[in-house]
Amino acid sequence: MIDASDPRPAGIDPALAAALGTVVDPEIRRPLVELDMIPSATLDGGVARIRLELTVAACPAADRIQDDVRLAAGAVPGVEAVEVEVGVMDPAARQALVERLRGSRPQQFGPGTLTRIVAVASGKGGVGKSTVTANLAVALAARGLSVGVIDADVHGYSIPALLGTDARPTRVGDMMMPPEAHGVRLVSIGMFVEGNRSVSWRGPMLHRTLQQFLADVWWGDLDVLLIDMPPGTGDVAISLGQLLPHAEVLVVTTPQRAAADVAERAAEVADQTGQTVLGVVENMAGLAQPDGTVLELFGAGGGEEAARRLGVPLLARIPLSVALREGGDAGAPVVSGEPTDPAAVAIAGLAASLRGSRPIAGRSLPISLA
Ligand SMILES: Nc1ncnc2c1ncn2[C@@H]1O[C@H](COP(=O)(O)OP(=O)(O)OP(=O)(O)O)[C@@H](O)[C@H]1O
Repeated sequence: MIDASDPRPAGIDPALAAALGTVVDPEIRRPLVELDMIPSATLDGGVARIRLELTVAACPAADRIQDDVRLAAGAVPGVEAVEVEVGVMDPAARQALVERLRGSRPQQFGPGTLTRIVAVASGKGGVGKSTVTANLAVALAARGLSVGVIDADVHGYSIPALLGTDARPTRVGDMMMPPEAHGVRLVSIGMFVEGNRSVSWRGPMLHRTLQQFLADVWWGDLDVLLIDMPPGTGDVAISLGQLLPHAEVLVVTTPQRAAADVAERAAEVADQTGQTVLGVVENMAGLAQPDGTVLELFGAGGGEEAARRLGVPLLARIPLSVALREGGDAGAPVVSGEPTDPAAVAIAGLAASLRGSRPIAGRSLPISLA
């Protein structure tokens, strides 16, 4: 139990306490001492002896945590050597930690949440919804925001590949720590199926999975949570509307005039569940040619038309871009790999407009792990 008036656990030598207090678990994003991961640290004739208890044996961040502990303790004046004894929490300690984490945020994304929740939707597949979601997430993270992505696109889960990762969440008790790529924390339905199988789950199973992603994944303090929706108006859209009626919806469409009809349908579900449509993003807009002309492969005006019908702003027009497509294929989002590409510029502009249109948390929630 941590005494609020003295944040230093009893087993830690006062000379080491301040330095060790700065070492943060990269997945849980809290200081190790607060998480009871350093039950003891003594200083004996210039030798710092530290007991480090990982949450799970297969902790992917184990080496990094150990290095950070060594570095922090080694920088303390008078410390000549650092010995770290690494162990693993026993099940009771792990469960206590999980309960404290849960207790600190009973409803991560409840109505009073400071996290902006944006579901990225489209009326039909292949309009670039996932590409936009992944790049938007990276662009928001580059602006210093804490960003999470849920890939809820059951049939076309592609966010991990777009962000160049095949890492899976780490389980700590019955909580999951999401992996991070390009500064973005993510979970995907694809992380829970073997190989590259398709998912043929029925509504209730999808609903439970979404519920788990929202409740059992330790997201930390997020400024923005983006949700890559499956195309269309199916079970996931309805579930999400029920689970997160306060979420906002961003509709992605192509420039074809006929696409506006389809985009309108995607927005209808949001309307039925009380969600707000934030705006429209037109993707695959005109491609600038070397001679200065613009090739409008998919026509023009679809985004404006959809925005007009929905009574919301057209937030971005993202041009067709070879770099955007190549970045997606390589798992290297164009917004960080080639930030001057016109598509990257348009997505960065979208990130800036999202940030400005409503105050975003941008601060930690006051939590006590005591
Ligand atoms: N602006 C763009 N310029 C060039 N290619 C693009 C652009 N936007 C997306 N693409 C490409 O179009 C293809 C489809 O994109 P993506 O998978 O993001 O679509 P989606 O709407 O999420 O599809 P689904 O919902 O069916 O999974 C990808 O190959 C992607 O690289």
